Amino acid sequence: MIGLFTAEEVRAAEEPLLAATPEGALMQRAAAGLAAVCGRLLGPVYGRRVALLVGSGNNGGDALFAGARLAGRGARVTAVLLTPDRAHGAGLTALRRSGGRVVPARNPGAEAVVARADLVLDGMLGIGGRGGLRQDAAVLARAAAAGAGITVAVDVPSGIDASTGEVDGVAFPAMHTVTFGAVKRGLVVGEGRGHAGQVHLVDLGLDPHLPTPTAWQLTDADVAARLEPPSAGDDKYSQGVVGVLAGSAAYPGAGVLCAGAALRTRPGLVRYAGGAADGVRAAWPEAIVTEGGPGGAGRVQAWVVGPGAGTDDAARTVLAEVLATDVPVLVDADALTLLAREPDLVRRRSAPTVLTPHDREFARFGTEVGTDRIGAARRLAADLGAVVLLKGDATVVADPDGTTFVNGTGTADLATAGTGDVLSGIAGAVLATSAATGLPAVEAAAVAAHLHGRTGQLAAQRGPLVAGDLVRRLPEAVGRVRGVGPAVLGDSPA
Ligand SMILES: NC(=O)C1=CN([C@@H]2O[C@H](COP(=O)(O)OP(=O)(O)OC[C@H]3O[C@@H](n4cnc5c(N)ncnc54)[C@H](O)[C@@H]3O)[C@@H](O)[C@H]2O)[C@@H](O)CC1
Ligand SMILES: Nc1ncnc2c1ncn2[C@@H]1O[C@H](COP(=O)(O)OP(=O)(O)O)[C@@H](O)[C@H]1O
Ligand SMILES: [K+]
Repeated sequence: MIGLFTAEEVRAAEEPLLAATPEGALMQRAAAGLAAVCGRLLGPVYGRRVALLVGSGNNGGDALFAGARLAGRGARVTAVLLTPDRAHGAGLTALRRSGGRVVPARNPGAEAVVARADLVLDGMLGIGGRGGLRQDAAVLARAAAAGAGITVAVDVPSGIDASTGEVDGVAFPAMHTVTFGAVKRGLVVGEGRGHAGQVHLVDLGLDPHLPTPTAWQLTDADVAARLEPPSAGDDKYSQGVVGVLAGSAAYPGAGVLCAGAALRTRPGLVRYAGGAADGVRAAWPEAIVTEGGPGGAGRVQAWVVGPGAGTDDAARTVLAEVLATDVPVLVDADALTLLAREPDLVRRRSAPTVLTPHDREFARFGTEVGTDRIGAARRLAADLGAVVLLKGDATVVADPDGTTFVNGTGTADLATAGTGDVLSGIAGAVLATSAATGLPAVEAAAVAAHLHGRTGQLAAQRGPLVAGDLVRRLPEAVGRVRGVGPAVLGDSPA
């Protein structure tokens, strides 16, 4: 698991490390790692044009020292200084000694330096940045975006909040971010995620000083370890039976997608009860289908309730009935709308509950998501005593105890109707196994989000996707995450 940290946590960890290392040594480590990544991105370094955007703090110092290293390898490096009288002195000296040039940002030619560069290194603001970019910095960020060069952020893209990912106005659009010591949360969540590009972590020796993370990102290997394949002793019941309460005469597709996703994730046994019984029977002969409510469906180890299920009295009765049981329940879509009217239904539960709202469904519980998505998910989770999986570009999964996962997989191609129903089916299947495996509900939900995102990436390789494509590609995604078949997702599927 990759730990995710706030700027404050990183600052506090840096203090003892700075005290224990010779002056300037950490910045040299950072700059060496930064220059190495830039060198790899450039290919041949000799003769290439590099523009450094340099602010007044240590972030600018990192850029200047890295620029000096690239100039030493023959790159044509120009530093654009936002505040020439406050730029890092030793860094400036090093750059000049290596043959680098310096221009103030207010010089008329500064924007052209950025526009012509093969690589633009953003050292304007690091974790010391506060609020949005000022005008002069915003102009340079826009010039970098408009230019053809590779954009690389030093530690964090300038203009993003390193802890929340909030962007107030303009921020540097990085294709790559070389971050130091620890992954800052703002690189993987909120608008920051979209500005950070690919994140490269440079080890500064900070780990012993960092606190135990409260926010994490799962890797494929972490997910594989939580998705054990069946073994010789298993039967169709032993890893958990999923009950799907989704779909209606008006929206049969939600039931078909949800039940299909549950089956395709872990095909032990799926029970279906609801208004789309005929459709589910036709699509999934493997499912055990009943027309009535959950009471007549038989025993399950987790329920999924809500997708396409409607918000009438009958749907409310079904929701109340499953929430009154002592098995894990995943509440999605229409059932979230109902639950927002009666949140006490979930507060009283003894077994885990997972809620999977998108932003509009989240707002029905009383407050908007806002710009701090981790904070928002944690607040609702603590309030309701339920795991909250807040969907989006970077899905956030928060436990009532504050443990949080930020999903690292997925693609904007998932922004299509029905993909949420698929996520619910996947999560229901993983949740049902948790009784046997002891997997905490928050991890089950995070595993589901990861797998859903990977499946989306896989399906999107062939062009625009619809939700049914996800169901079809799920077994392959599970196989790949477990390391069966090509290990690299970028490979074209066999
Ligand atoms: N502390 C350490 O141990 C290390 C820090 N490193 C670098 O140091 C960075 C943090 O450095 P600093 O604390 O000097 O802070 P920054 O370089 O992030 O920026 C702080 C400076 O920017 C100004 N500023 C803040 N918000 C602004 C805004 N919106 N517009 C314009 N100016 C603004 C502040 O007045 C201050 O002068 C890290 O992100 C990393 O890049 C690395 O060198 C590795 C070692
Ligand atoms: N821009 C995006 N980038 C990545 N994932 C997205 C994006 N938009 C939506 N998603 C994902 O697609 C799914 C959509 O779910 P939802 O809004 O409930 O759709 P539906 O109700 O139609 O099934 C969620 O898993 C969400 O995280
Ligand atoms: K930066």
